[in-house]
Amino acid sequence: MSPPLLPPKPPARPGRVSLWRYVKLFRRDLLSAQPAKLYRAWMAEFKTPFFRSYLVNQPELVDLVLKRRPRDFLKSNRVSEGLRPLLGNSVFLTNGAEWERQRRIIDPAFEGWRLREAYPAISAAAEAAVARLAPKAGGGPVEIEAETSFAAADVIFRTLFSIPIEDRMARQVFEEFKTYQRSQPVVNLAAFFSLPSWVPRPFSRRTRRSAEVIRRLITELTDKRAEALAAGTAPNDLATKIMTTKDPITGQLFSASEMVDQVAIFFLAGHETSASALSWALYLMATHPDYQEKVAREGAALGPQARFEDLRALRVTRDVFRETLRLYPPVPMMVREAAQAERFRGRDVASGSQVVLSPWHLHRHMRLWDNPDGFDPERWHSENGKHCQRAAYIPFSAGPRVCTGAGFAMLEGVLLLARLCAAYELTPIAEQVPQPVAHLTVRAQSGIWLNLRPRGI
Ligand code: HEM
Repeated sequence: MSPPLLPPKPPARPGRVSLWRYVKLFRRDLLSAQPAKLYRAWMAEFKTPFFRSYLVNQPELVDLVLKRRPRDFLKSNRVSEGLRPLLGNSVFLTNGAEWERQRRIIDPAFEGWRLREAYPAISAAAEAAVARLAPKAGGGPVEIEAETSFAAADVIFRTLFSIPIEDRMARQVFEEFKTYQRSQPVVNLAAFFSLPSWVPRPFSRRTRRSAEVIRRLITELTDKRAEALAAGTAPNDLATKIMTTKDPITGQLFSASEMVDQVAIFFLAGHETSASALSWALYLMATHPDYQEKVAREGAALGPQARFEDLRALRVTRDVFRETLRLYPPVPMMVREAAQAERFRGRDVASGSQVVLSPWHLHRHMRLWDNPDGFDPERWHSENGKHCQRAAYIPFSAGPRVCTGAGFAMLEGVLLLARLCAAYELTPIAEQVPQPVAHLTVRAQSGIWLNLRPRGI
């Protein structure tokens, strides 16, 4: 059996459904709960007896919410409820002046020249990922999401704290995060469309306990780093940079507990998303051997000891990774709350309404993209592709609240993809077509299974 012609897409829900059915579908999977019309609508209204939400798919409206008037569309607090025990007051959850202050301290750590400094650690993690797969290659199907999660966690620990994932503390944090996610879908899906408070929300003592363990471990790491900074022995990594950067306006550093909040979000936002993107990219390579060959060649030419400047040569790999983020945006939807009454496309949007931005639907919009569901890395060089990249491509969000790690993630994803393809030939398993589902990020319902064979180029 050959792989499907189009990359897998979740089935849309059949027509109109009752609220109860919607809630049930929604809790199972955010994507398949939505109707097919969202792939061609400019805007959709979700009406129930309790609330109204609006999904906006028109580029001008997305631009308005994210870029032109972001202060009138703050991050919806209801969505983040489930994250608070873990993330406290991290930059992912705050709004207004508090958020602005945090970004003033965090953003400098992710500037371009900082990425160059982080590159050796990312490259070491890429080579470690290649080596880790060696005993599994040729030995039957490998579940690739588990591998990419481990690799992305390794990248984060090496760049933040200069420790590999094999380190006892790093490993513990990684394992406990998995427990946290099993005990609590990290994004509170029930709140996504502002469901009423009586809709049951999965939130348990186990979740709280798990969050406490993670925060205790992170506190140990940041305390140790504070001591090293005081002793003048701290390595020059992201944690050091963030702990020593003063807010240019107030001159203040992050407090110790704020630093724990920020480390928790870097770990969560940085490793879940990158792992999701890389696993889908590897699946797409397995199902598109022509592109896999090109990416493998670029990765082999780069070699294990490449310099930061050499990454420029990964042209096809970058197009492939960008196309993966279009088809499988790791963060499928984002929610904002209208601070005042609005009028969108001739419809009244009441103050307090939830405004949903959906990279998932926008990136596959039938009225915007040529061949919206097809895998076509060449599209980025076409007129339509260039236009859509500007108008309808937001895997990292956009505007002032854009992902702080966007440049970092592109560097990491492209490098790991190229080096893994250079080392292993990937083939799909016919009976195991992965079904995308969205929880915190877009993952495959039963994992992504691939065969790997050492390539020997
Ligand atoms: C392929 C990988 C990644 C994707 C697709 C991605 C996507 C996103 C998106 C869409 C948001 C906005 C969420 C919202 O507004 O609701 C976001 C925010 C964020 N991301 Fe990423 N991200 C990735 C990797 C990373 C990495 C590697 C880091 C850090 C090391 C990171 C750190 C953050 C932080 C701190 C925020 C919050 C920014 C704010 O609210 O001001 N992300 N990311």
